[in-house]
Amino acid sequence: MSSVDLEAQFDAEYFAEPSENKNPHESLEQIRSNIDQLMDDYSHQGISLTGHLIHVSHYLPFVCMLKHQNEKDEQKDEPSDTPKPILTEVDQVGFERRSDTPNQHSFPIGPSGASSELPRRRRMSTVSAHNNFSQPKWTLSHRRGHTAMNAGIRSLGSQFRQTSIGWPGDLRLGNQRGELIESSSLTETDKKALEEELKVQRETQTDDMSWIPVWIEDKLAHMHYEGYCKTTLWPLFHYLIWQEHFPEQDESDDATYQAYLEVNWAYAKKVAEIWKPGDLVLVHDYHLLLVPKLLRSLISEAYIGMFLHSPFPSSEIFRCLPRRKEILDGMLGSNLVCFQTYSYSRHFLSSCIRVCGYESTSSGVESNSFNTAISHCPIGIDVERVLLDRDAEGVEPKVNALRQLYHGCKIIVGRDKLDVVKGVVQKLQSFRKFLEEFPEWRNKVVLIQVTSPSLHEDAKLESDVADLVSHINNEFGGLGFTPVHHYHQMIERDEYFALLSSADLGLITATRDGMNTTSLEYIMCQSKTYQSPLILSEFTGIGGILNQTVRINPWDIFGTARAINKCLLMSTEDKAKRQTELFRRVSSHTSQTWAFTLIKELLRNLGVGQTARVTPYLDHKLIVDKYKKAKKRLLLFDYDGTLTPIVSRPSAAVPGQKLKEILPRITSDERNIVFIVSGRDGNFLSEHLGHMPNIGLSAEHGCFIKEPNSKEWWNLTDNIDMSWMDDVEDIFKYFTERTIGSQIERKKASITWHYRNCDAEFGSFQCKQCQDLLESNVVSKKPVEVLVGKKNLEVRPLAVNKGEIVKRLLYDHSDSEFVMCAGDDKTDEDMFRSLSDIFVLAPGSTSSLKPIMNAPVSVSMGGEKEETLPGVEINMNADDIFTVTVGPASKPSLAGWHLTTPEEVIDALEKLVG
Ligand SMILES: O=P(O)(O)OC[C@H]1O[C@H](O[C@H]2O[C@H](CO)[C@@H](O)[C@H](O)[C@H]2O)[C@H](O)[C@@H](O)[C@@H]1O
Repeated sequence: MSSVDLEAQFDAEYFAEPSENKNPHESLEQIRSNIDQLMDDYSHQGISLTGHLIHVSHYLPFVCMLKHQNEKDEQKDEPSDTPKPILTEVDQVGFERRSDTPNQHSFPIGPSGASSELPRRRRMSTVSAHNNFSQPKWTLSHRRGHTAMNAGIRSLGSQFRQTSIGWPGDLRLGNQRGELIESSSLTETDKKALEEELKVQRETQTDDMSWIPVWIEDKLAHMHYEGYCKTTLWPLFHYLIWQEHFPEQDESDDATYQAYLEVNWAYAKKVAEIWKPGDLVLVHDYHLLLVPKLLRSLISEAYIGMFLHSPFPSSEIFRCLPRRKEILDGMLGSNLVCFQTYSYSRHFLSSCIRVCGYESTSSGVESNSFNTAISHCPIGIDVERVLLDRDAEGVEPKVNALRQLYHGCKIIVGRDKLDVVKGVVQKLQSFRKFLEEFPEWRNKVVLIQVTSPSLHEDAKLESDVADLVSHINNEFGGLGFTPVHHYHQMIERDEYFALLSSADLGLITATRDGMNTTSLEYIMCQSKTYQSPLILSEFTGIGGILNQTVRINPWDIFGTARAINKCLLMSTEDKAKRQTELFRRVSSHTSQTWAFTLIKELLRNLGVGQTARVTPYLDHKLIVDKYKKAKKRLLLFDYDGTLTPIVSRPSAAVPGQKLKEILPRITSDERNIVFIVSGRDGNFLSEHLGHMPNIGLSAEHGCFIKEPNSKEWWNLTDNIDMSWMDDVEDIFKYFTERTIGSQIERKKASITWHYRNCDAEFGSFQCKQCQDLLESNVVSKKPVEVLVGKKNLEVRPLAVNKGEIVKRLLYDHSDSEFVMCAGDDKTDEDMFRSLSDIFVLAPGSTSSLKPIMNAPVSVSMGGEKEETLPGVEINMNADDIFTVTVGPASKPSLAGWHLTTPEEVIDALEKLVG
C-alpha cells in the first residue's frame, strides 16, 4: 500500500466526517412526563405505586467521623435548639498530596494560581450533623467519587421520595489523626446516633432523601470489596482475567465469594426491612450483583431495577468466571438490568444465552421462570454543577497560569486514575512515538499528565510510568524544556477544571472504561475556552457515543501518534463544528436524564403489563379435592419438559426414578385413565414407558396412538402422502452440515432438527433461516406444519396434532369427572385448546359454561378424513379440567394453571395420590 493510501485509510478510520447523532435522547421534560403517564396508567389498572424509590449502592456518599470525646465536650455550650444544618458541599476528603516519586512534581498551579507546592493537608467537613436529642456525635462529609451517579439520584428527589441504603465505609475518629474505628467496637448508641443523624441529612431543603447504613463487620466488608469485588469481578469486567491471581481456586479465594454473598445478603435484608408494596428498588453496580435475586427471594413481588456502572465483558470473557451462573442469576432477579452502552447489554444477553442456556425474549431474557428486561442508558454528568465548577472564581487564574507557564507550547492534557486499564502507559508510548515521527513538534508540545492513586497501588505500573516519563524527557527534553509533566497526586477541583480548560488537546487512552466522565467534563470546559479536540479511546463506554471526538484504538501506538499530530493541526472551523455538536450532546443527556430514564425503563418493565397473561400457579388443594371426588379421571401428560427435564441429548431424557415410582401408583388406581401424549416416536415411548401397565401412549404429536395394555400402535397418518419427508430431510441435512452440533431425528411420520448443542446464537439464527426455507419450499406445497420446539424444528402432517388425540380421548372417556392435562411446549397448546373448546356458554346464559360434546363431534381419523361421531354427554364443569403449562407464569399459554418445572409436576402428582 502506498503512503498516500495509508494516509487516506488513516483519515477514513480516525477522521471520518463526524456524523450527527441520529437518535437524540429524549429531553428531561419528555422523560418526566412519560413517567407521570406510566404511573397514571398503573394506577388506572389498580396497581398502586408508592412513589418511593429505594437506592442500594455500595457506599453511602458520606465519610462518617465519630466525634472525639473532647470535641464533643467542647461543643457542650452550643444551644440545644440550634437549627439542623443543611449539609454543605465539602471538597476532597482525607487525602494528601504526594510528590515522592522521581519525575513527579507538585501540580504547578496552587490555589493562588501561582506555581507552588500545596501544604500537606487533610480536608474534612466542617459541618456536623445534629441528632434530635443531643449534641452531634458524628461529623459527615461528602465522600469523593460517583459524582454523576449521586447527582442523578439526588435529582429524582424532585418527583419521588427516596431512601438510599449503603455501607458507611470505614469509620474514623474525628480527632486530628482521623484514626480508624473498628465498627464492632461501636456501641449500639453510637450506631443509633449515626442512623438518626443520617436521617436528617438534606442536600437542599426540598430534598426528600433518607440515608440508611448497612452495618457490616469490617473484615467481611473488606473481603467483599478488596476481595471478590476488586480481585475477581472488577478485573474480569475490564478484560483483565486474573493474570496474577486466580480466584476461587482454594479455600481462601472462595471465601471472598462467600463474603460477597454474605454482604449482598446484608443489603437485601436491609431493603426488605423498609420495603413497602409499590416501592421501586434500584440496585447499583457490580458490588451488589446478587442483591436482586436475594431480595426477590424475600419479596417475590418487588419491583427491582439494576444498573451496572462498569463495563460488562464479552461472553467469552465472562464465561471464565467460576461463579458465572450465580452472578447472572443474581442479576436476573431484577425486572430490569440496565447498562451504560448497547454493547455491554448485548454481552450480558449473550452470556445469559451462552453460559446459562436461557432464552432471549422480545424485551430481554427469560430465566428461572422470570422475565428480565435488558436496556442501556449512559450516565451523563451533572452539567449545571460542572458549569458552576468550570466558572468558579479560582479557575480562570489557574488557566492563565498554566498557559503562561507553557507559553509558546501546545498543551496536551491527561487526567486518569493510575489503574492499568486507564492506559497511561499506552498514552506515554503514543506521545513518544508522536515526538519520534513528527520531530517538527519537539520543544513545542507538552503533555501534562495527572494521575490519581488507585485503591491498590500498583508498584510495577508506577515504575513503568515513571520510566517512560524519564525516557521521553531524556530523549526529547533538555535543560530548558521538559516534554512530559507527570503529577501523581490528587488535585483540587479548581485545578482540575483549569487543567481541562487550558488544553489544546485532551488525550484519553483507556484500554477499558465503563463510561469515562472526564471526557464529558473536558467538553464542558473547552466550550468556554479553546474548543480543543478530544482524542478518546474506543474502549471507553462513552467512546461509542461521542462520535465527534477523534476515536482511537489505544493499542495502536502509531495510529494514536498520528491522531495527535492531526488534532494539533486541526482547523479552527473543524474544531468548532465538533465542539458545538459535542456540547449539545453532553448537555442534552445529563446525569439527571440518566436517572429519570432509568426509572422510566423500570416502570415500563415492571412485568405487571403482562398481568392479563399471567397463568396462576396450580392450586394444589383445589386439584387434590377435585381429584379425590372424581369417580373417573383422565390424566394426559406430555413427556419432554413435562415429566422429564430437558437435557442436551434426546436419547438421555429417560424417565427419572421418581417418575418411575409415581406413574405405577397413578395407573394402579382403576379410576384413572393415563395417556402420555408426546412428540417422541413410538419406539422411544415403548422402550421407556411401554412396559408399565395401564399407560396409553400417543407418539409423534398425534400421528400414532396405543391404548393402555395393547401392543398395537394405531397409525393416524396411514393414508397421508409422506413424500415431503425426504425434501425436509434434505433441507435439514443442508443445515446440519453448516451448523456444528446440530442433528436430525427422523421418526416414522415426523422429522426433527435439533440445535441445542450448537453455539446458542448461531443455532437460533440457523433455525430461523431453516424455518424460512421450509415455509417457502415445503409448507406452501405440502400439507405439513412446521413446529418451533425447544431448540428444535419439527415437521409433521397438518392433519394430526396432539389436540385431536385429546378430543378423541375425551370422547372415548366422556364419563370422566376430572381431567388433568400438562405440557410445556407449543404443541401442547393444541391439547389445552381442545379442552377449552368443548365448553361454550349455555344458550341464553351469560355465566355458566357447558360442554358441547353432547352435539355430534368431528374427530380427525388421520389422513384428510374426519369422522363425525354422535354426541356424548359430558358431566364436567370447566373447573373440573386442569390444564397445566410447565414454565413461567408469564409464558403465553391457553392453560388454566402453571407449574414451573418437571420436578414440580412430579410433586403435584405425588400430592394427588397422597
Ligand atoms: O412432545 P414432547 O414429549 O415434549 O417431545 C417434544 C420433542 O422432545 C424431544 O426434544 C426435546 O427434548 C430433548 C431432551 O430433553 C432435547 O435434547 C431437545 O433439545 C428438545 O427439543 C425429542 O427429541 C423430540 O423428538 C420431541 O418431538
